[in-house]
Amino acid sequence: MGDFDKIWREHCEDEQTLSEYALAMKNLADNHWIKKCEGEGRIEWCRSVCQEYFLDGGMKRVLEKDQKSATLAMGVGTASTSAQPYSTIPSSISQLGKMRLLDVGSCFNPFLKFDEFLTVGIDIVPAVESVYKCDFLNLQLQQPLQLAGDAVEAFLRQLHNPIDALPAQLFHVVVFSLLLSYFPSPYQRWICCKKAHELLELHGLLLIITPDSSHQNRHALMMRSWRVAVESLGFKRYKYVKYSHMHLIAFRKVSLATTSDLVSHNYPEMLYIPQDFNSNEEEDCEDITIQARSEFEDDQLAWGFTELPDTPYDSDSGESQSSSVPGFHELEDPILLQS
Ligand SMILES: C[S@@+](CC[C@H](N)C(=O)[O-])C[C@H]1O[C@@H](n2cnc3c(N)ncnc32)[C@H](O)[C@@H]1O
Repeated sequence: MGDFDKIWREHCEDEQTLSEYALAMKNLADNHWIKKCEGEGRIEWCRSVCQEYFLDGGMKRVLEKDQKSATLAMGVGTASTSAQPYSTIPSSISQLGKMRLLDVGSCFNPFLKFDEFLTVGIDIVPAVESVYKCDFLNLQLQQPLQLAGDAVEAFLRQLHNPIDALPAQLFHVVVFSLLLSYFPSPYQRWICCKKAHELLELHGLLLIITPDSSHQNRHALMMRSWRVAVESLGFKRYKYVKYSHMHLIAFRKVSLATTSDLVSHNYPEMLYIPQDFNSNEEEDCEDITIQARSEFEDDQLAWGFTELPDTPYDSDSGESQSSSVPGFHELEDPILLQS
């Protein structure tokens, strides 16, 4: 509620609290999560999705599939599908150079250690020196650099702190790891996704990781809603997986322009999170009349307990694995399957 710009400005000016937060976040990742393996798999997941998509032919396969669907939709016979509009797409990293990765809300720069990425980490309050200070919500976008790959790399290696502006279409990958739920308003999440779209090259990847410790299906509608909103910007979902404590989604940029008439469709509102609807919890509790749980609700509750942080953790790399709940797979999820 209220004047978001003002509230956000005040938030960003509260350096003391933000520095404490940054340090706590780094400690959580360095000392707690690493020992208990919680939260750690998200960085490895991003890495493996990029590897598969850019290096192991994933992008090429999916573009060929798009082309086949488009041809079928136009009612043209298979004989005419020999045209190769995507033949200029690099099929491996050797043609690509390094994958240029923008990690928004990077905090402690978790991607810096991987050689295959040219990482630019940005944060309103960096926890380490290698992360640039930048408020992504207020980042200005400039005209794309019309340069060859190695010149773009050189440009990225000499960025100055703080970053206030960046050219469009600069990155192969944009990562929002535990970022979007930081914002109190769906509209701010929307601005971030729109900016990511502009900063990505065509066919680039937006990787979104958002916390949720509940059973996979509990927020399936919310994830469906996120998918519709993000796709409306000119993305297409590429991968989705649920871990014990988070959703991990990869979107690829499929068009240079975003669809028009976005706001009248209420797309920004679709990027909601459960906390958006929290009023005063104590007041809410007073009005709740106790009702008996159904058997299904009992089951869901029981699953919830198996997902509490002390439960032994499954290794989380690879798209077909999900959280500790056995047998879950995207194909079994009727809501996430709809397109
Ligand atoms: C929950 S932490 C996630 C850190 C890290 N990405 C991870 O996965 O562990 C969220 C981070 O986003 C940063 N952040 C929030 N709003 C931001 C903005 N507008 N621009 C850049 N960073 C932001 C916060 O300062 C914080 O470091």
